[in-house]
Amino acid sequence: MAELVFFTGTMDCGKSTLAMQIDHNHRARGRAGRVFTAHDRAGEGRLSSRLGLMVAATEVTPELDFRQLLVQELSGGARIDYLICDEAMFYTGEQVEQLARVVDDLALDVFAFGLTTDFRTRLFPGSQRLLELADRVETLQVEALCWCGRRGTHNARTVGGVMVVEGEQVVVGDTAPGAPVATEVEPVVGYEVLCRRHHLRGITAARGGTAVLSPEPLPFPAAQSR
Ligand SMILES: Nc1ncnc2c1ncn2[C@@H]1O[C@H](COP(=O)(O)OP(=O)(O)O)[C@@H](O)[C@H]1O
Ligand SMILES: Cc1cn([C@H]2C[C@H](O)[C@@H](COP(=O)(O)O)O2)c(=O)[nH]c1=O
Repeated sequence: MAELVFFTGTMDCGKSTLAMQIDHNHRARGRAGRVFTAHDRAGEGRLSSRLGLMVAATEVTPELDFRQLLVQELSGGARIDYLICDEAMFYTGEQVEQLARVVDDLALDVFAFGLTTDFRTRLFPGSQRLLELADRVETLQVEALCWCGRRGTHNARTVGGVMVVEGEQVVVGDTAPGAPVATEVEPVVGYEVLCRRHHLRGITAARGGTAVLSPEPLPFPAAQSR
């Protein structure tokens, strides 16, 4: 039975890597797939991971109709067994509904990958519809960590190194420190994965300090510690 599966987590938890692994494993068993993505950091029509893997992909624009495209391809004689849909949080709610129809009406498996929430801790429209419609939701097992050592659960956006909670929902960027170069006109937009406690307080690594990763020293009296 075909399925709509949503693999989700924070930034930098391995979603794109898993997307390419699933594609590889299905292809290795002779299944035919199509790969889609939207706004990948590597540029249009590419699905890339921080581990260095990259594959060609169809860029999803708001105008793309998944069901229509797949019906066209299948009736033209193409064989398609599954779809890999990366950065699915950027798809419209309607496109996610089309994906559900692709599963139910055309019996293709759809493996979707994306963030759950944006830099304001709000659901992206695509993620919201996937959580509502998916047959299965899988949370990635590799955890990105907050600077304090807790599990990273929320994505923070920084502009010029300072955490912000206002701005456009979609701004392509990376968690790698200082990846893009700032200009005087446009300060660097970056991302950092934080635990809820530090996200809600707006405390990034730059403000909190990475030294806190080591446990607090026990309050031994001076005589005992010698
Ligand atoms: N140099 C490295 N060595 C080992 N693992 C790495 C390295 N760089 C990145 N990774 C792994 O890749 C993950 C990010 O993968 P990626 O598919 O780009 O994530 P996502 O799509 O969720 O943002 C990191 O969580 C880490 O586990
Ligand atoms: C939180 C958040 C992220 N984005 C962008 C930043 C990246 O380009 C992608 C996420 O990619 P990843 O492979 O999961 O690391 O999404 C955004 O536009 N808005 C946000 O709020």
